[in-house]
Amino acid sequence: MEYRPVCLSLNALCSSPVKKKLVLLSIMFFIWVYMLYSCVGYCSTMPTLAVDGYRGREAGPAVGRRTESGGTDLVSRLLAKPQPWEDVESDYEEPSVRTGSSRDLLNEEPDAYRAEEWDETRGEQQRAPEPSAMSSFSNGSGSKKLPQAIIIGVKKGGTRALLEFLRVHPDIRAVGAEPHFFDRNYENGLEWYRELMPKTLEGQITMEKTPSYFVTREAPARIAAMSRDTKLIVVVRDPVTRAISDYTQTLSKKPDIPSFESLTFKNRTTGLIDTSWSAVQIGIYAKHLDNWLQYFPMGQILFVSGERLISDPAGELGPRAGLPGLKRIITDKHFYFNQTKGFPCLKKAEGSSKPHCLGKTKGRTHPNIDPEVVQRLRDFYRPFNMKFYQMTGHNFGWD
Ligand SMILES: Nc1ncnc2c1ncn2[C@@H]1O[C@H](COP(=O)(O)OS(=O)(=O)O)[C@@H](OP(=O)(O)O)[C@H]1O
Repeated sequence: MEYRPVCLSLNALCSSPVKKKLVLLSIMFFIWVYMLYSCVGYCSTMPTLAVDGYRGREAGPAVGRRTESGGTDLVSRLLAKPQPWEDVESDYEEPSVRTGSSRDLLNEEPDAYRAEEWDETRGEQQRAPEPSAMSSFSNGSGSKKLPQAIIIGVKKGGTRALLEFLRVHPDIRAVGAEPHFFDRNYENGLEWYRELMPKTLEGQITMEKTPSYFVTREAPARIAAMSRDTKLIVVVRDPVTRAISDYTQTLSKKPDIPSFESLTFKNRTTGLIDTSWSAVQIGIYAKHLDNWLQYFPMGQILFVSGERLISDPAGELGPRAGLPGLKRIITDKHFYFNQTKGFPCLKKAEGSSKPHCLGKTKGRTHPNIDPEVVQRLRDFYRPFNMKFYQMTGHNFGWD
């Protein structure tokens, strides 16, 4: 009975053709409004390519951007670039320096991640690593594993060159940027760390490099807690040249810093070396190594000579680079000496058919240092070097 008046009024309305059309139009309008209304609620809960695509463009090259539900959204995955060749130059304040009584005048720049281009044309600014959508999405089969081998140091030793050379090996997969997990990002947890890694197949080795681990007091215990079987690799270089290289890096960013000579000494007249200056402290290898030996046997630490990595890269990576289960694949035929760069370069880098040298922040020209100061540093390091040779059973020939 209740709908009768409606029918009646409809009947009345339908009596003229114009009115008929009006009624039809209003009905269609109401249906359209109703459909629109229902769709708003539904559409807001549904992932749309159009909305995300726009956001993706707006946000720029988001790599592995996370959705609210914790997953990585499709557009971020599609936009994400493969891990590039760039390096994050180790321009950090060493944790041991921060927590100890050390002085680090030069590295006060907080978390100054710097892009380091292997191929200079591909250099890109980059901040702390984020789990890459690409590494989990388009890298094909396999699974992400925690690293079985880590290049733990030393800063300015040649760690980037070593990692890029090792990456040529088909059974080595490595994360490009420095994760800084065991020093700065430990609270993120092992799953965060694993997410950073590339996918590997059975028999392949996952690697990363973060040179600050070598001088981070907590790093050995933390890595041992992850796995006592982790293979540790240390690229060592004459500590005097290393200190000058470290200083050169900082000088390139802060041209106003005091001279190397004045920073080296606590008191130039007495000749007392300032061991609290990180550039000096990092080179006391024997002291840092002691810390690692509390958690790892010597046999698990592999030492690579930074000097030989330049003069004979294939030789240094060859018989001595005893990564378990790896066939000897990287040989002289992978390298050529680039006269302009003054360093060995790869004939073909990983994932490329073109020759590649490390970027311009590797192999900088060092400033001339007063030879007397250099000699004082040599004298200072000699006993520590001797101890280091003894501990490692290898004379690196720095004296
Ligand atoms: N093939 C090749 N090409 C360029 N550079 C090479 C190479 N092999 C070793 N090296 C030396 O690597 C030094 C930089 O060391 P790192 O990569 O460990 O630096 S960092 O700690 O990651 O910033 C860098 O130090 P500087 O010469 O003082 O710039 C180089 O001497």
